[in-house]
Amino acid sequence: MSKPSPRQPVPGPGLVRLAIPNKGRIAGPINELIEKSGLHLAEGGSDRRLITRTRDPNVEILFARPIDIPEYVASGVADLGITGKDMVMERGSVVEEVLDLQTGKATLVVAVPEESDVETVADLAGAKVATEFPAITRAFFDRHNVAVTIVTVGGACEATPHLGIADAIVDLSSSGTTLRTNHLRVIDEVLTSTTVLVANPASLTAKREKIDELVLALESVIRAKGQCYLMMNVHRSALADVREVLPGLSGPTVMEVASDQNLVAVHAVVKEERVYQLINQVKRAGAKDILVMPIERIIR
Ligand SMILES: Nc1ncnc2c1ncn2[C@@H]1O[C@H](COP(=O)(O)OP(=O)(O)OP(=O)(O)O)[C@@H](O)[C@H]1O
Ligand SMILES: O=P(O)(O)OC[C@H]1O[C@H](OP(=O)(O)OP(=O)(O)O)[C@H](O)[C@@H]1O
Ligand SMILES: [Mg+2]
Repeated sequence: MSKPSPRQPVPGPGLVRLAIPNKGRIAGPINELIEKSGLHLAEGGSDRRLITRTRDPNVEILFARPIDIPEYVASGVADLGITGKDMVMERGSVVEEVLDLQTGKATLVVAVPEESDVETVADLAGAKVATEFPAITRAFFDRHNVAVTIVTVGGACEATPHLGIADAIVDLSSSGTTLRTNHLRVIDEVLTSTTVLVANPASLTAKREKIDELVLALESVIRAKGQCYLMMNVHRSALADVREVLPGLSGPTVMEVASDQNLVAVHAVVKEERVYQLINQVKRAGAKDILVMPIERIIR
């Protein structure tokens, strides 16, 4: 195993260092996004790697825990970082949010045991509140002028009320499964979080061109998510009926079919969730030779 070469703490002017989660819930989807954007990580392997090159010699990837990424970006150790908005807020890091990656959606909630007589945040005055997010929790209760004792935990927060460690929790919820399984109910919402791309403010100026290239690549993958490409041949007489059925980004594209003057080719970008219904509708309207293709990226 080659020793990692000694690196300057801050990436030089010609290099953009992007910090992404090495593990945890969003690590998988972010790795997939990076691959689909065409960046492609140079070295495969386990989540023990720390820094790796990409297909672009001017972009390298730094692997880190989601909670550490905001400060890596704020300090300039990384020019860019992908983590949850909740992590950025918990650290209070001075970074610029460049892109919402529309994944990793979760709500930070205040929850109490189902049998608790607590109904509102004000009812928690003098209570103990367990959380992985002490800074956000403190600010929330201060905004409500409610004095609580915050108990900071590293995870698995839902067990604390049943262990007598806390009266309430402030924790992330997305499907709500963990709360229900642990017989907890939500009494208020603190914030909603999604996974975001954040930038070091100085890097955003000094490396604008390279960062814009990266944002364009990531954005094109996000825009293509849930979309697919429909192609079909239609008799001219049926074209009006088929066009009525097809939405498309800016209306379907209609082209001549060289081998048959009576036919036209109709192409459209459609939502994957509509394909089943659309195919039956265009078929009834007279389309044939219908093809459905995945879309990797859409660049406007
Ligand atoms: N249940 C969830 N649903 C959606 N997104 C979530 C959920 N839990 C965490 N996240 C998001 O994933 C990001 C990283 O959280 P995650 O819990 O994966 O990291 P971690 O807590 O450091 O790792 P681990 O959970 O293994 O301790 C957070 O910024 C958060 O916004
Ligand atoms: O609403 P749900 O879909 O059930 O998800 C909520 C759970 O997800 C997070 O846990 P995570 O998996 O990150 O483990 P952790 O608590 O150890 O961070 C969060 O802390 C909740 O426990
Ligand atoms: Mg977690």
